Amino acid sequence: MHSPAPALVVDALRKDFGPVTALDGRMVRVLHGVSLCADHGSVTTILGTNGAGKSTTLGCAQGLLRPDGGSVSLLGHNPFTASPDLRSRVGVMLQDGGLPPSVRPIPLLKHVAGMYRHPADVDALVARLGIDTFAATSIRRLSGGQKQRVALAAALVGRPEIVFLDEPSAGLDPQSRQVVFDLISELRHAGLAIVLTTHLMDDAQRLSDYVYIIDEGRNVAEGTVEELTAHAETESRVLEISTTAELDAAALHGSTGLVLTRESAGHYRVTGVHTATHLAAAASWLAAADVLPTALSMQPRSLEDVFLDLASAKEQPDA
Ligand SMILES: Nc1ncnc2c1ncn2[C@@H]1O[C@H](COP(=O)(O)OP(=O)(O)OP(=O)(O)O)[C@@H](O)[C@H]1O
Repeated sequence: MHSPAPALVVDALRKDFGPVTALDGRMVRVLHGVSLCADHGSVTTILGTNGAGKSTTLGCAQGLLRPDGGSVSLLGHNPFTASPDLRSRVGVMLQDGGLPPSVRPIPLLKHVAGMYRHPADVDALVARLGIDTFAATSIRRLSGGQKQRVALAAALVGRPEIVFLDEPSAGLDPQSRQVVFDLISELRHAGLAIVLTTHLMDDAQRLSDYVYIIDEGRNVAEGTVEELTAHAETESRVLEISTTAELDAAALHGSTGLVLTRESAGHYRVTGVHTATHLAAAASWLAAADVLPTALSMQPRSLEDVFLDLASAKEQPDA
């Protein structure tokens, strides 16, 4: 049985960089008290825009960066001062792979496996991730998606208790993406703590047990996907209309009160708290305008909607 204590606890983490020449030699604070917790047997996702502080948080969590305040407990230890033994219990998959360019994937993975006391079966991992199909090619010549798969295998070959995955499905074709998702799900069931960073809302929505959204180095929202996508007092839903006709947003608003946004050519959406009455009103308005939509649907909010709401609330703080 794995330990009930969290695999990772980050508490009120602060990190400053600098001195920055462009800021007259001042230090710049990029983490202003980030906190998060990752359990064994769970996928914990850190979501945030570019520059939000995800990599800096992970750098501190992995012991690569020294925090300027707050604390990190990784498998019960301070990763910055822990003995190298801790490293063997932690898997890290970096965004740019960090793999040596001139070697071929299987010798590389066997070499990495040799550094661990109880490594995974390299041949099984290679077959599972389809690495055998490009085994004769050196890392330098692999495609982005192939490098991703080797980087994932390298992160898992030591059979870690916690693994950090930075954008694990970036650059993968749909089939490889599914293989990676299935593997993550199996590892989670086997008790591994999985910490994921991603910009891809679909991935986060599909994989995560718990999500932390950070912005400008601060926690701005957290919860399970269900908690984040549910509305506090009532079900919030997104009404989507697809049609080849040009819709008149002002006319729809005038007769139904619904605020229509044109997402892209032929695709419109109405966000907010909606009921069956709103759906009926939209359908009646379309009928009166003699528009037969190719799609008319109402769905729960997605993580992406939550993310966009947070961004627009930041732009209009008094709204
Ligand atoms: N060594 C450094 N010196 C100065 N500023 C830094 C340094 N490293 C990171 N930063 C700044 O800290 C902020 C957070 O960067 P970080 O890489 O953690 O963001 P991120 O959320 O991982 O972004 P991305 O999604 O683009 O990878 C950014 O504004 C970045 O420019």
